[in-house]
Amino acid sequence: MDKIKISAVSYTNTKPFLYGLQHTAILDKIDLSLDNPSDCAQKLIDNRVDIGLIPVAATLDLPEWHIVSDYCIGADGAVDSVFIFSNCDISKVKYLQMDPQSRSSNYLARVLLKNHWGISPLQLVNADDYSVSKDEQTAFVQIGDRTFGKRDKYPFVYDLAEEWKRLTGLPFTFAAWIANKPIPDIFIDELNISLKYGLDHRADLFKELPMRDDFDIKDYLINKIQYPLTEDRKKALFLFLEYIKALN
Ligand SMILES: C=C(O[C@@H]1C=C(C(=O)O)C=C[C@H]1O)C(=O)O
Repeated sequence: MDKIKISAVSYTNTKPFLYGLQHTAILDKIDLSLDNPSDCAQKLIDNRVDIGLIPVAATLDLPEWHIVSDYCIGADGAVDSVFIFSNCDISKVKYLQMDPQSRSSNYLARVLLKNHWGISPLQLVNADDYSVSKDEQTAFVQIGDRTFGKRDKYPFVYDLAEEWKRLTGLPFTFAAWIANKPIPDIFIDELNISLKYGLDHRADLFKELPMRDDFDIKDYLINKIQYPLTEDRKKALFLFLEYIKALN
């Protein structure tokens, strides 16, 4: 059988999943690449992979998609790695720079701007001065490891999963294991077992993962990132897609 091609997120939040994939027999059956979330999505859209841990917002660009796992990258309230960093209060932001590595959180920011804060700053994509603009009223969306330790560096910091919970009362799903074609059940079962193995062995993962003084990686991978794709998180996923479709 041909190997199943998989693209997974290259951030720390995916390390428990990788630990599972790399320490179980599924490893011989897959061709695994690690990419930033936007590239994971593009590879699945271009059919360069069969399965991706992709930003859920990107499902809107797929003619066919199937959720192939009981696990995801989610949160329930603050996630601690998806922010708008700003020098002024959100109500005064004039320009919002989007994160080139994100798809879900850029859309989540847009959904919140419209439905939660009721503001419409100009959205900047691929800004030359992304994340380093000195302009007082230019803020930026940022996700993943690049946000670690930045929380205290800006006067106004908004955790987007926390704001989503304020808006909807729901948890949030950033990324899910999605296939662009039907995948045999037997492989899906093996994938779930493998991912669960990684989650169950987070204590072993921590022994090989570099820790940081400015960010609590253990708390992040045990409490902040919520991995099970629960009914509530599925509900949030589909509600989020509806909010995206209603933008503009
Ligand atoms: C919580 C996170 O979730 C992520 C956010 C994503 C996005 O915004 O498109 C995609 C994948 C996840 O890695 C994070 O990266 O910090």
